[in-house]
Amino acid sequence: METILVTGGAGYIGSHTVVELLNAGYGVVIVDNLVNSNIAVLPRIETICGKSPVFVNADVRDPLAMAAVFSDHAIDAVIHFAGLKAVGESVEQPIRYYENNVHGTMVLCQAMADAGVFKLVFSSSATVYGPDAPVPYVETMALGQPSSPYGASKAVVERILADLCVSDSRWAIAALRYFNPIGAHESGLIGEDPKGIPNNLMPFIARVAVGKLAELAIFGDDYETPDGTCQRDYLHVVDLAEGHCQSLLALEKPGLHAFNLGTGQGVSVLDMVKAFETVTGQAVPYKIAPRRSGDLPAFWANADKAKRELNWVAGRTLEQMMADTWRWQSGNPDGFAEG
Ligand SMILES: NC(=O)c1ccc[n+]([C@@H]2O[C@H](COP(=O)([O-])OP(=O)(O)OC[C@H]3O[C@@H](n4cnc5c(N)ncnc54)[C@H](O)[C@@H]3O)[C@@H](O)[C@H]2O)c1
Ligand SMILES: O=c1ccn([C@@H]2O[C@H](COP(=O)(O)OP(=O)(O)O[C@H]3O[C@H](CO)[C@@H](O)[C@H](O)[C@H]3O)[C@@H](O)[C@H]2O)c(=O)[nH]1
Repeated sequence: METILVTGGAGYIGSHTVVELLNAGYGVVIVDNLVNSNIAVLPRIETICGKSPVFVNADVRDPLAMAAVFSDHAIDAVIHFAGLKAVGESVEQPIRYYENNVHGTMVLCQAMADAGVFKLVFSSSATVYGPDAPVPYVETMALGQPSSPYGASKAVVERILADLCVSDSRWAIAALRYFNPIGAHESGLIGEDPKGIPNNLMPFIARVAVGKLAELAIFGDDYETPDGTCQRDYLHVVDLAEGHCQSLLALEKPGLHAFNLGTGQGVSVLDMVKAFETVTGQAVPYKIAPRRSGDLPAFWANADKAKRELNWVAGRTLEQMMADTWRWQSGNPDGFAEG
């Protein structure tokens, strides 16, 4: 049985990926410092899978802790989710973001090399294409100039990973460029549980519907899009989790390999609200508000490479994304706080 180290495995995408890995027969070791997650996710994972990951409460920036993880466990490959992800916060706290996301990845990669582990899957983002890239985004495009420190941290890490692969041909790395993951596991036991007021659209809609927030503010309805609101490529988080399992299989090939993980479809903010209301029967009151600084009008993936080389497509529908979001949010109005 292969064992995968999952950094950030207590978080939103990480926990769903841990479920898919356990179900596929992998052993899993999670390293997470719980800065943006809750330990209560662990028994939920066990309920879903009938088995548990090993959990290590540690920071990926701690070289001694990381060395101990690699000496205590026979790790075959690493999936690296651990990082900070709030775009607006990164503008206010750039050093914290670079320190966590860039330095954290460097400490992890050094610990991997010291332990002789050279297979890595990295959580990158569509934001690395920058504001000027034409849509749909294709992996053959050069990296752009992301407008936030968060986005820049992802682009810098991709560059570092490319340099690592040049330096030593044992490295085999997948940089997975996620578009907009939403939804939750169909059990309703795990899902996205942002602290405070959500920055992202889907958890904000869910909290309005459950009565925790009064109304959604739609940031701008005067973009050059069919209905004036921004379009994004929303994909189901379980499809994304499956994409990580598929990408592990591609790590036989040395070098850095970038993959877009998205559906290939742009959906507007207004269409998201309508789809949620239709699927769940819940009203989502909203108002039109000014544009949010830094938002791009529309982007979506060309996901052909992932289909071709990973045998992966984001197959779950928008209706499933909405139904699963609502099952999670309505069953857990306070998220993991209820334990
Ligand atoms: N959610 C998205 O829309 C999205 C899109 C593109 C890329 N990503 C990237 O995917 C990854 C996972 O995102 P998510 O949505 O699951 O976020 P999340 O915040 O739910 O998960 C990240 C996890 O990493 C942990 N963590 C953070 N810094 C750490 C550190 N220094 N040491 C150990 N653990 C640490 C957090 O406690 C959390 O459990 C992140 O790297 C994020 O930037 C997310
Ligand atoms: O309260 C809200 C929140 C969002 N939006 C709009 O909804 C769309 C989607 O916004 P959001 O869910 O915040 O996603 P993005 O801004 O597209 O960014 C996400 O997706 C990127 C990759 O696609 C990642 O890099 C980021 O980390 C992640 O936050 C945008 O048009 C927003 O203006 C609103 O109108 N009201």
